[in-house]
Amino acid sequence: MTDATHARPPLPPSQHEWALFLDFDGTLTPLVDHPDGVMVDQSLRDLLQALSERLDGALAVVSGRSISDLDYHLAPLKLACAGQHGAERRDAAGRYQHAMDSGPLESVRQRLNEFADAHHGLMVEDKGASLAVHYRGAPELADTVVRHGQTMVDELGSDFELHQGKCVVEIKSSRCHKGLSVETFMNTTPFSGRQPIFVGDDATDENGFASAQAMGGFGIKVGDGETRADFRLADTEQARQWLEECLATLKQ
Ligand SMILES: O=P(O)(O)OC[C@H]1O[C@H](O[C@H]2O[C@H](CO)[C@@H](O)[C@H](O)[C@H]2O)[C@H](O)[C@@H](O)[C@@H]1O
Repeated sequence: MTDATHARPPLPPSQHEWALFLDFDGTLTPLVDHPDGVMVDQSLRDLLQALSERLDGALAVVSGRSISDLDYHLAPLKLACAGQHGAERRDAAGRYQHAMDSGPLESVRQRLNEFADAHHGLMVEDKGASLAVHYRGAPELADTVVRHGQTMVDELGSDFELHQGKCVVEIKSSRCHKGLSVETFMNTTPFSGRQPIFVGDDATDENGFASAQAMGGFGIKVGDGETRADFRLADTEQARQWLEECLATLKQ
């Protein structure tokens, strides 16, 4: 990993060249105490819709959240998206694909909830094909949550892995990640033939940056921290400004 340049990312050269892949939490919306507490204002919906239209649909949200949760926050917008780090996907034509069998998680689901109930400040987000334990309400429990999560992942076997995000530990499929989602989108219309640009803030976005780079595009890191991305935007506000500038350029 290198320290991303602090240069501002470029703007799209024309309507037909870029495919935009956008992370949600920490990129499009600032981080807040509870996953349900994120606020998506109408101007963000309008911006995403207009960008998607200008790019002929070559814009996807690539998130750790479930697609139903993304739809809830972005309603009535229904963008192309990959949810649960790529365990599910909806293409630009609206076709839904569920890549993962959530069955094996049954063996740990209840025990993970009991573990969270027993510790003040912990909360389980059950996304179906992945389980997240949030500890933003009890940061001192980070190590305990990681250890507990790892024990469960060891039980589940190599089809699952532990992902450590921002005040969250997730049990997710080891067979999907954001980079693979980008590759899958890039093999489909209207993404194929374009240059992939991935914008994200978290460790899970590094795979997205890597795939974008491998396919001739680049990554944009939002916020601090080591990264393999090529450019950096300081925070969600700067990310929003840059997206607005992209739209203005595409309208010219
Ligand atoms: O890939 P992303 O779109 O960045 O999603 C990553 C996780 O985001 C959510 O959790 C994070 O945001 C919450 C709201 O700001 C915050 O309370 C939490 O501490 C963060 O970890 C989401 O709840 C997870 O499911 C996503 O995997």
